[in-house]
Amino acid sequence: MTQRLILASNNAGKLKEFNELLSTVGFSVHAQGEYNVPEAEEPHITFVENALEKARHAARLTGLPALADDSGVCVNALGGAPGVYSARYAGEPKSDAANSAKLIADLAQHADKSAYYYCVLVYVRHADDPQPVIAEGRWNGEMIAEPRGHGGFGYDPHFYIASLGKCAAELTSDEKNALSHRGQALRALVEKLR
Ligand SMILES: O=c1nc[nH]c2c1ncn2[C@H]1C[C@H](O)[C@@H](COP(=O)(O)OP(=O)(O)OP(=O)(O)O)O1
Ligand SMILES: [Mg+2]
Repeated sequence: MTQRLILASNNAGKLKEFNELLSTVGFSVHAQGEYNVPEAEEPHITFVENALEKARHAARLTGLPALADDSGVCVNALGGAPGVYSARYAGEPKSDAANSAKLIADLAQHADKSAYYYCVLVYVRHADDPQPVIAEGRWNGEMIAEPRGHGGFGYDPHFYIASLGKCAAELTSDEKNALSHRGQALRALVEKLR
């Protein structure tokens, strides 16, 4: 039986990746926007708390199981910034281009460009689920000033993986999903749901 699942996100890039990643595991996935669920508040200082907030919000408004993703890029020379604030690093309205430009400017004076993407996924069976299923993933790279590639979303044109000689935005979807913080987290989550 396929289980209907709400993706508690409004981010088109994430939704595309989840559809690719979940297509094989027996879930029929629906973005919260299909149910007119508005964006949830993300008031917390940790990824996991924000993801739980988003998952419960979507489950409450739809009456269905929900999966939320809270993720971001953490730059070592900046003490882990922008981190949970990655989506609104350059303020409102949220803009990938403005966020990337601010991050590259903030890093200009730092020699250490190392960074990692981090993703927490939270799955709740219903809004008040006392046992949320939680998984995480991490993907190491470095920030480069000159954008490369047109795939992915967010900071991907500036997120360089030295071992591949490419930015995340230069990878195919399959290549990115095989390596990414989100792909790792989702595979771990699916194992826990088995
Ligand atoms: O694979 C990725 N490739 C590039 N950038 C990425 C990735 N994964 C997260 N990111 C960045 C985008 C955004 O600046 C922030 C997520 O913020 P986050 O609040 O989790 O998502 P969001 O507000 O865009 O959508 P929503 O909360 O509705 O899921 O990290
Ligand atoms: Mg968000």
